[in-house]
Amino acid sequence: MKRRAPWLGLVLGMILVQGVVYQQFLSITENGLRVIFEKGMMRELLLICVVVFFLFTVRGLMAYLVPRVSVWVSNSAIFEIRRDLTTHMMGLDLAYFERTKSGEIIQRLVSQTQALGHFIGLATANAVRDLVTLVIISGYLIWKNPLLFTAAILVLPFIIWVMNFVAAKVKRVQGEAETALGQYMSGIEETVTGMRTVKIASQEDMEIARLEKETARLRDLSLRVQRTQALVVPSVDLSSAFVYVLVIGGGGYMVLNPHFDIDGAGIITFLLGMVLVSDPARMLAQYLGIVQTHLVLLDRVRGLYFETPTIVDAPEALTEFDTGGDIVLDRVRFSYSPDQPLFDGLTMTFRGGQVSAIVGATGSGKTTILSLLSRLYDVQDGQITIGGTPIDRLRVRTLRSAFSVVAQDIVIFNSSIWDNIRYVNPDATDAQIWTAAENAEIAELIRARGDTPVGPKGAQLSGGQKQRIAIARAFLVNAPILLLDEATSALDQGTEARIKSALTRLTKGRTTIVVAHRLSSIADADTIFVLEAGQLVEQGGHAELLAKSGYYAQLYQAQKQGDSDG
Ligand SMILES: Nc1ncnc2c1ncn2[C@@H]1O[C@H](COP(=O)(O)OP(=O)(O)OP(=O)(O)O)[C@@H](O)[C@H]1O
Repeated sequence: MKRRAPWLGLVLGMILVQGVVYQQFLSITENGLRVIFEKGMMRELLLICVVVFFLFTVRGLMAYLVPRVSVWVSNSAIFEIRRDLTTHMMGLDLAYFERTKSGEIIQRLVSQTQALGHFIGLATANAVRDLVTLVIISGYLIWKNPLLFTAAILVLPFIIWVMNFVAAKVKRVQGEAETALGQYMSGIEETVTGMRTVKIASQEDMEIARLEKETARLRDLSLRVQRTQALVVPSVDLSSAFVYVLVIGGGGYMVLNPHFDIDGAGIITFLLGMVLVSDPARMLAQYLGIVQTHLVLLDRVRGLYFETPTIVDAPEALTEFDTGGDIVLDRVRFSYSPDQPLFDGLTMTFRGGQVSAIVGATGSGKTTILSLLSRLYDVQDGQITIGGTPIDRLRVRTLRSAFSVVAQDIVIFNSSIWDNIRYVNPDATDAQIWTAAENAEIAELIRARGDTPVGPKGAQLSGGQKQRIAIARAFLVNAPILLLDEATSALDQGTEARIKSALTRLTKGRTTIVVAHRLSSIADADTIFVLEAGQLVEQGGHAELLAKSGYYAQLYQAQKQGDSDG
């Protein structure tokens, strides 16, 4: 509202004109009635008709212009809220997205923003118009007949009481309804994206029942909101009836009684005035009802603004560092939640320019180490340095651009394979993209599929094809540090062997950290780190670790046994 103040001021000005037009209409009508009652001049009556027509033309023009400006204010407000929210959201920590349902975020950006924008521009402009009409006409009526007006507004305290009662109730139920809508949206998203699992497990009925339950809850809640809001209009209507009876009865008495200086024309105009204010009064009452609903929305949308990222650039953050140096974890303490500690003083060194591998049972923390290196999460104690520079002293962008990553959970967008590869480096030339695609053995598929989108989340691709896209991305980024998290696990042995030779070329001279379950695939790493439940239990070369006959040797033997059994 503050940003659009001049435009809102213009709207207000036009609204004032509308209010004045109404007041003038009343005053001229009163004169007109007198001309009729007192058999005045025909010419005077004609003039009055022309002026009334003119007044309504002015009002019509304003009625056209006010919504035009306010709809524009509305839409630009929606645009700005969405733009600011998106920018803010992009800066939030990964952890925020892991604990927030996507439905809630979608709801904030889509429906709540829309409703707020509409409220700021349109609803508020209308409310101001109603208020202005109410004030001007009431002022005029008070000036004409204070006694009658005071009698007429006797019911006001009752109306205010109803409004407060309804508003409090609406706000409560609306809050519940918004939460329920967010849950419903998340539910739909989960069902749709998990459709493969739903179908294989034949859980369609369960999903239908689950979504139906949430829809029913939404229905009940919106009925409750409506039920409460519905009280407003009838209460105002009833009060208006009371007012009319008072004006006709009391006003009539005043005309008949010679003590009062008021004639029939005065009473008719007074009544007309009361009719003119009754609509704005009713709309204003409705507006007060929806103010509460929108305050709830405002709370929700602002809630996203109040989320502050913790992983941000330090003051005077560095934009350069020795990307080829050793990567050192020094007494790192980290846990995703306080009740489940993961690393408690983990210390390890990945030698610059060498290939290191991390192995260990599932859940031992291998992926988490890679996430900590690129500051997807911050360590809770201890520190991580690269080439001697603590990573939290670097600009987050500088740090992250030092990594080429093939992650375990590969994110594929619903565009062509080509665009999916280019995503990580939009400035890359066609030749660079082809080279990356050839190295990752995905070029054939690009030729076969052309520009066809690969489906939401790459649903029309096999696991191995997605993995090859991810590897092509790593080739294209070409950053000094390479993180490979189960990069080749979904490939057949022939393809894996071909990609491995390309990957070996890629790792030349770069610090590389590989996470793999298949121990045979990391046997040639310079150093192998063996993790067990967040603790480093062994480290060394493959032969050295085998000779130790420890945990690694056991794992290796078990896998070899499994392979030969298979
Ligand atoms: N985003 C997260 N929020 C909360 N807990 C998490 C999160 N990611 C992982 N964890 C937990 O942290 C522990 C380590 O997970 P991590 O993914 O690092 O293991 P991993 O060794 O890479 O396992 P895998 O071999 O199965 O990939 C696990 O117990 C896991 O449940």
